[in-house]
Amino acid sequence: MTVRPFLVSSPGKVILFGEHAVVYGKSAVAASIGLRAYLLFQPTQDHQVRIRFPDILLDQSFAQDDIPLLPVYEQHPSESEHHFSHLLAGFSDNARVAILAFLCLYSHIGFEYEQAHPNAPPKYGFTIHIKSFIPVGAGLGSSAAFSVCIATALLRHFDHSSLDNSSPGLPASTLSTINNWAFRMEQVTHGQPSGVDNTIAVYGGAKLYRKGQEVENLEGFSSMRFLLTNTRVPKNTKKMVANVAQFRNKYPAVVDPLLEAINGIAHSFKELVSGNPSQLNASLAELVTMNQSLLSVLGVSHQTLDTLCQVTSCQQLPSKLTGAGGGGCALTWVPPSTTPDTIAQVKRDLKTLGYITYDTDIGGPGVQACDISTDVQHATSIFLHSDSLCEPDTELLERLKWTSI
Ligand SMILES: Nc1ncnc2c1ncn2[C@@H]1O[C@H](COP(=O)(O)OP(=O)(O)OP(=O)(O)O)[C@@H](O)[C@H]1O
Ligand SMILES: C[C@@](O)(CCO)CC(=O)[O-]
Ligand SMILES: [Mg+2]
Repeated sequence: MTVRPFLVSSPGKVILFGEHAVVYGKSAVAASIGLRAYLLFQPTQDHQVRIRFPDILLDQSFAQDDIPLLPVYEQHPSESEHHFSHLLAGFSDNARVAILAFLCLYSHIGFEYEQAHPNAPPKYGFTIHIKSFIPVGAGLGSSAAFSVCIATALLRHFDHSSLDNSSPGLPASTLSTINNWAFRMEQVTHGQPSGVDNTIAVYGGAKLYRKGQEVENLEGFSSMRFLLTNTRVPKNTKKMVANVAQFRNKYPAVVDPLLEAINGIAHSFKELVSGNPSQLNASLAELVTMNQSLLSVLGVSHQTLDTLCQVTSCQQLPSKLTGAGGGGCALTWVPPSTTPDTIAQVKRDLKTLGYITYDTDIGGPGVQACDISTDVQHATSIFLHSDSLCEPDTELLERLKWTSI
């Protein structure tokens, strides 16, 4: 079977309510954003596996024979790092985490492929390029979109023909398989992920998510407007999640009621968003402010996030951190009555602090994947190496026949 190059795309996410509490089985409200990660898969005739991740300055090749094919997920990925230590030496933390997450998935899916096809000829080599418009490590689900793109590509590479399609949509059974594998990759990056980030990166839309429960679609978001702001303070989700776990172990009688209160905020929102819009607008500022205060007590805010909340509240716009906190991004709700001058003033105030604001829609599509005809391969390669951290050039995406992204 001649494998053609293909492109995968997956969205970032915002958590409106429930981050950290969702790790402990509470509900979270999360939605996809218009900032997306893109993966170009190019088959090669050699037996090299090349990963090109320009966003973290990584361009690395491995001989296929150097990557052990093992059921690594029979243990927690953090216990399987030793299988790949010969391939991980000398990389920065960002790169090492990304490479380990990739290698664990390649190893396990490759192992399953070999078990199912004992007499198959060796797989061809490939190059994977990933270019993301989701700021890395900023709380917008960059790791989840990265994981979903790679899981989709490796499933396609190891002969899951259900991904052979000419339209960006993917069958429901495939989405579920992608989500399961992406969650495994998130275990490497987050340590103890809840699964909300990869679920949004796969399915898109706006969801009420609770570990182990049916995901509930939430409507009523199209009229809501948010401002996303990046404090540009680097943070590490795995560390933030571990800090909360330590705090909870130390003060269970304090932290558990806080997590339950955050759960109550998520459910209060869910009731309001499916009801009367004026009631929602009257309560949203209170819900956002309460959730931020509870996250602050959990120790996952940051001075820059607190400053951001003060700046926007001066204009009656409530904000809260989104994602793991400790830096990264915040979400500001913009009530319908807000004037363009007020929004412009808030953006100027935030820019003065050195923060970056993004105007992006929420609730868009999840992962998309389809073959591309080779005549746009060059254009794709240019696109993947573009430097701007902004929405991709729509004309170029048009040429990639990806206007639906
Ligand atoms: N475009 C990318 N290229 C390569 N690796 C990436 C990319 N985006 C994310 N990653 C991987 O994900 C890691 C960042 O994940 P992390 O969970 O800490 O941040 P986040 O997902 O942006 O925030 P949050 O989980 O709070 O939403 C990076 O260190 C890197 O390993
Ligand atoms: C902090 C957290 O709740 C959200 C990170 O985006 C971690 C997780 O749910 O995996
Ligand atoms: Mg992440």
